[in-house]
Amino acid sequence: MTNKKIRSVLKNKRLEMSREDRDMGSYKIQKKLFLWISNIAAKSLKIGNIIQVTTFWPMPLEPNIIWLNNKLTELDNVKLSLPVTKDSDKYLEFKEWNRSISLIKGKYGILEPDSKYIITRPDIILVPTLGYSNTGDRIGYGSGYYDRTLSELISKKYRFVTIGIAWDHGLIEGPYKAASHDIKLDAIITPRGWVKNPPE
Ligand SMILES: Nc1nc2c(c(=O)[nH]1)N(C=O)[C@@H](CNc1ccc(C(=O)N[C@@H](CCC(=O)O)C(=O)O)cc1)CN2
Ligand SMILES: Nc1ncnc2c1ncn2[C@@H]1O[C@H](COP(=O)(O)OP(=O)(O)OP(=O)(O)O)[C@@H](O)[C@H]1O
Repeated sequence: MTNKKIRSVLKNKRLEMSREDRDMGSYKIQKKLFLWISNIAAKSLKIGNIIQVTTFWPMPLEPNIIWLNNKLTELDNVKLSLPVTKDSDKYLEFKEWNRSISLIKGKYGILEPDSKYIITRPDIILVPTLGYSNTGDRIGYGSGYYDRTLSELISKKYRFVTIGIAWDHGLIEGPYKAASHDIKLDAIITPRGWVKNPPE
C-alpha cells in the first residue's frame, strides 16, 4: 500500500470512532503521559533541571490532549511549547506556551501561541501520529513538517526524545517501507498503552 492509501484508510478509521471511544482513549493516553512526564520532571527537579516539552494543540479527530497540556503547566520545572507553521518554509517553530499566553488560530485552523519566544532545544517532543509501526515508523498528514524539523535538530546534535501520539487503529498492517527522510519515533503511546517503550 502507498502512504497516500494508508493515510486515507486511517483517516476513515478515525472518522468511524465513536465520541465515547475518542473521549476514553484520550483520557487513557493523557493519564499515562502525564505520569511519565511528571516522573521525569520530579527526577530533574532534584538536580535543578528544567524540562522543555514540545506538545501540540489537537485537531478535532486527533487524541485530545488539552487536559494534559493544561496539567503540565502546573509542574514547576516543565516549560511547554507548541508547533507553529511558517509561510516561508515547511519547518516548524516551537513557540513557548503557558496559561498567560493566548492561543490564536494559525494555518489549518490549529491553535498556536501568540508569543514571540521560540524554543530551540526541546527535551521531549510529542508528535501527532496518524499511522505507526511497532518499531517507531511514523506517518503524518504527508507534508513532512516533523521529519524536516526533527532532522534539523538531529543535525545540530541536540538530544531529545520523541513520543508519537496515536490511536490504536493507526498500526500499519504488513511490512512498512520507510522513506529515507523518515525519522523514527523513540516511543509511541496509544489508548492501550506504550507500543514502543520510552527511554528511562
Ligand atoms: N494538532 C496538530 N498540530 C500540528 C500538526 C499535526 O499533525 N497535528 N502538524 C503536523 O505536521 C503541523 C501542522 N501541519 C499540518 C499539515 C497538514 C495538515 C493537513 O493536511 N490537514 C488536513 C486535515 C487533517 C485531518 O484529517 O484531521 C487538511 O487540512 O485537509 C494539517 C496540519 C504542526 N501542528
Ligand atoms: N528532511 C527533509 N528534508 C526535505 N524534505 C523532506 C524532509 N523530510 C520529508 N520531506 C518531504 O516532505 C514530504 C512529506 O513526507 P512524508 O510523506 O514522510 O510526511 P509525513 O511524515 O507523513 O508528514 P508530517 O510530518 O507533515 O506529519 C515528502 O515530499 C518529503 O520528500
